Amino acid sequence: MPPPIDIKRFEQLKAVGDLPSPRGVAIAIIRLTQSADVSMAELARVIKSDPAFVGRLIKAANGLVAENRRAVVSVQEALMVLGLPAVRTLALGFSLLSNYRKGACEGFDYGRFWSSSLLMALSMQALVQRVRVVPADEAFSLGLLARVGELALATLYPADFSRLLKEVARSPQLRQLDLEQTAFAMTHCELGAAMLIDWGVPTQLVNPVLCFERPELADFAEGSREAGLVQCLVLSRAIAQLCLAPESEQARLMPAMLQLAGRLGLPRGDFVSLCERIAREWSEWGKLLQIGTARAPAFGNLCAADETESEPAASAADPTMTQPGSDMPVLIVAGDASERAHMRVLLEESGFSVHEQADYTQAIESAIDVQPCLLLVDWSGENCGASLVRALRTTRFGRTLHILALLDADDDGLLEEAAAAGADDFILRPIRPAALAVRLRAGRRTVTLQRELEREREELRHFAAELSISNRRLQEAAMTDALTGIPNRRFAIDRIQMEWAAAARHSRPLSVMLVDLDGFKEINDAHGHDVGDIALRQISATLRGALRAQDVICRTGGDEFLVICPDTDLSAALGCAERLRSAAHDMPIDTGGPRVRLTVSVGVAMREPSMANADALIKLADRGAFLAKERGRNCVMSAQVVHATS
Ligand SMILES: Nc1nc2c(ncn2[C@@H]2O[C@H](COP(=O)(O)OP(=O)(O)OP(=O)(O)O)[C@@H](O)[C@H]2O)c(=O)[nH]1
Repeated sequence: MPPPIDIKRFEQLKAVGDLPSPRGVAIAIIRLTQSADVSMAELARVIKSDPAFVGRLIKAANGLVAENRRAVVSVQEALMVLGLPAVRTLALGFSLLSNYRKGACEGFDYGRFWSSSLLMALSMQALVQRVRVVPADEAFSLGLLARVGELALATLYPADFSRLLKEVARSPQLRQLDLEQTAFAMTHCELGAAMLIDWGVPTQLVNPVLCFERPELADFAEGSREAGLVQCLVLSRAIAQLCLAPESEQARLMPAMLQLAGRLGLPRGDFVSLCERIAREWSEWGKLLQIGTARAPAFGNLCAADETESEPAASAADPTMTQPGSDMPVLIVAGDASERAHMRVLLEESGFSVHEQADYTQAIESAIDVQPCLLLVDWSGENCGASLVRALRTTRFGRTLHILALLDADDDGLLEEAAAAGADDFILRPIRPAALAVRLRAGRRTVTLQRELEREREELRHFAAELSISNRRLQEAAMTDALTGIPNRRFAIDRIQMEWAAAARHSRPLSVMLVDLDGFKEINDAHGHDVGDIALRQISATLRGALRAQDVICRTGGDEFLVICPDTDLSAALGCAERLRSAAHDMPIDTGGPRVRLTVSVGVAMREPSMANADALIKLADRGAFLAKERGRNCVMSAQVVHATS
């Protein structure tokens, strides 16, 4: 494996201060997630100070809802679902994205870079949920930052890197990584890996990132997690390239991509729906992050075109048998080497990719690494087939594994033991090729149907998550006034009930204000409804801006607003009301045409223990507003003060 860049050189680059680095709230979030005794409440408070990050964090957490089966709607829930390491790398990734959307490197397409990184993030998240080489929550950020070294080269050496990229574009036979090595004595892969290590990403995750653009240099053990991660990164990059390629190029890129997917054990049908989901999420995320996206490729058609070229004679009689066996790894667990070799030949003839394990105690580990669909286990008297199968059945993937026990013909006791331990079927010694073929066919059909079922389930979970997000949006919309964007009457009714109950329970003061615009009809009549609408929008923004954080303003009528002030007695509420009145009075309204001025009359009321309910409190505030109008408008009145002083 190539070494990461010289640590001294990296420290120098860092010291100059030109390396891309997180800024603002992201730094506080990263620091907090690194501290051992951070409380979730404290972290949530810091996160909430960056509303853009809140939305992204919740969406990232919802990317995992297929596994967690419920939509995430709050920061706290998102923190629980994602965990601190993932929150840290997300803060990092999104901060870089916000701060490095453009830059001085003219030949580097910043928009395309982030669009492609987003595709890699979503592809990694989706692939890892299937292949399980790392937790899915880490995968998104890893994909997002996998090529951050390129951004760093563009930031550090804008002119030289720009020239280099143009050279690669002119002569595609030149390898970008070779040119980088010559020009900067390091590649973007090495620089990116050094940055990830510096940011605290574990080396088991960084090493695959270092190698995935040159997988021939990776020396990870076959079947290891790192090797799997490299494959996922290579496939994610291929998906990103295909999505961003011109339509005329896409068919050319598809076969290699399908081959990569096949190597990861993804059946074509599954892979196509996975790509479609990635493209859907790409477009949603693109809108959220203001990153350009393209129209999704027609994955189904591209895949079908590849099939007609490469597999003209697929079996029409049994659709579950059209999948090549290489999509289905088989693990043979048997002590006898010659028996394993015999089974390997038979299985490979049927197109399966075969893995072997002689040692029963290591078989669980092999099974977790290989994630086979079929397990062939020798069940002779002295081995531990029963404990192996029982242990596998307790794992997530082991529940759907098709297990065949290899038995001696005359031992009914062992046959019963195999069935009781969880074997699905058996094959008797000596193995007859035709009998094994029949068993394999049945096993393959079961596995295919199970996968289809799982895919449908996943789609259902996805739709359920989408539905719950749209429901939440609908709920929010139903509670918001469309013209001014502030809460509406329905919200006001719910909220005042809530505050009324809390005030009664804890014997705390509660006040409300009724704010009514003065002479608003005249503005409509003189300048038209459009100007009236503009005035309404500006005045509600001004009123909202003049309130304290704990107060809530709602538009309850055409030119009428209700302000709910928890924990506020009458004199404090009168003070707030005066602030509102004066803010409205001092604000010239810019309608883009005629300049208009607006004043407000405000009625204030405080809850009294003798009042029957919240309606009585609002009525009293309304009475105050009426008195203010009577008094000549542009003033604050309370029926309770008049009452007390009269
Ligand atoms: N442009 C616009 N006008 C609205 C909207 N909703 C209500 N109105 C108008 O608001 C005006 C309210 O008029 P009035 O209730 O007489 O109140 P006013 O003119 O402010 O008079 P006073 O309250 O007595 O000072 C009416 O002309 C309504 O048509 C709206 O959404 N947009």
